[in-house]
Amino acid sequence: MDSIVVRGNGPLSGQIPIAGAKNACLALMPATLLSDEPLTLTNAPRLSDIRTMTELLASLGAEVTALQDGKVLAASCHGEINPVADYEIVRKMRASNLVLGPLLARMGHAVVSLPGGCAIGARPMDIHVDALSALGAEIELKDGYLHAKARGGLRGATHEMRFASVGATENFLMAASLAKGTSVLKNAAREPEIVDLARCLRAMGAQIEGDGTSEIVIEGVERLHGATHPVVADRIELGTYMLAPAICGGEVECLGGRIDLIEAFCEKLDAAGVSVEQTHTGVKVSRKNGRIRAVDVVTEPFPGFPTDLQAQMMALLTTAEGTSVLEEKIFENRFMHAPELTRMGANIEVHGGHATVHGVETLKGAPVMATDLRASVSLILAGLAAEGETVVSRVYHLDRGYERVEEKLKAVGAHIERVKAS
Ligand SMILES: CC(=O)N[C@H]1[C@@H](OP(=O)(O)OP(=O)(O)OC[C@H]2O[C@@H](n3ccc(=O)[nH]c3=O)[C@H](O)[C@@H]2O)O[C@H](CO)[C@@H](O)[C@@H]1O
Ligand SMILES: C=C(OP(=O)(O)O)C(=O)O
Repeated sequence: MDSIVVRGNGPLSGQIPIAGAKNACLALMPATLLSDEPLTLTNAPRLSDIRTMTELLASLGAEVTALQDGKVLAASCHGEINPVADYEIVRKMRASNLVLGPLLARMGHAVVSLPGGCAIGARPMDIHVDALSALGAEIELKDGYLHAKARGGLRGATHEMRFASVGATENFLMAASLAKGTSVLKNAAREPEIVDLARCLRAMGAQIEGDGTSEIVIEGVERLHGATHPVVADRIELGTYMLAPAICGGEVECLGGRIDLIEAFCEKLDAAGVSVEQTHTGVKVSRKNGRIRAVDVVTEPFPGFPTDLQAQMMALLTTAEGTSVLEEKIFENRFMHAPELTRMGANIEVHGGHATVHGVETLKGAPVMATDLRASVSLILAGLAAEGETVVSRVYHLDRGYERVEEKLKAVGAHIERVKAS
């Protein structure tokens, strides 16, 4: 297994290009199941999760071809469809559950393995099941698989979710786009990835209004056609790289970044003493004078502070002046980076969903282990702040969500190398 070696760094300077969003692209790719015409996604990120979704779609009968070095995905699904999403592929990635809505809408039936839990928490599907059942699907759990049927096809309906689940909103949007009649989803998720999916579905001929608000109205259509859609910028990759100059000092512009995608995060950076500016080409970040100040953070659905940036923010706060409290409200086990940061000299106490971080003057490099995707990158960021060398092992998690992380950070002056497994 590869590892990443990071050395404590002085100020960074330069530009980092931000890729298309993993979490948007993983919802856009299954939309190809809704049409027999081609769907082309531009600005796709080059990640192992995208290859896993390609493999899953291929197992269902769709074809996804990576063009232009993987930045363009040409997807089509015009032949016979296999409605069974197998455990062996689904278990690799939570987003595999996003084929349920499209398969049901196109085929009238689907058999999709439950994703199972993962390191950061359980991955239940009850909100997805309730939302699709409201559209007339009959769904039962047998042998670890959801067996879904829509006798006579899906019918539009009004449904209110008990929690604004991102994945369930995506499954509902795709299914309701081909249902008969009007659907209204209340307490819908408002994340930018939902807006991006709705834009793509509209380009395919769907009639959707209200995306980006908590009430989405979908007028079902008979069929969807092909389209070309650019994947929205990755707000989590953006936030991650914004933290590099915040930690090391200097000034970095994240090209293609948009503050409106992560306002709650930018407000916390400002309070911590980091300056953030929207330019014509991206987001420019520099560290104001003096030490980073402690801030409290609560993760929440959009437009709140994203759970996917909590680990990276904790890395920044380990060396802040004062005590910060981070509350994780989305996933029950998302503080696995805390003990690893402690190995580097951080002072962190975890009690249930709260982590209290007492800022220390400096961190010290250490061998650490990446336990999940965002935890991995938080350890790299901490390594940039530490004295000496940090070796982050198990970086396969990192490759699920960050393309060419070492190249991007090196280009702004970071001391970082990948050591290939022999
Ligand atoms: C609200 C939120 O921040 N969602 C994040 C979640 O999306 P993802 O779609 O994976 O998760 P959801 O938004 O559905 O779930 C968030 C919460 O709802 C619970 N739940 C979910 C579905 C369900 O049927 N029943 C149920 O109880 C989950 O256990 C979790 O506690 O992970 C993605 C990858 O990290 C992030 O990009 C999303 O921003
Ligand atoms: C947790 C993440 O993804 P997944 O749900 O696929 O593990 C993430 O993107 O931070």
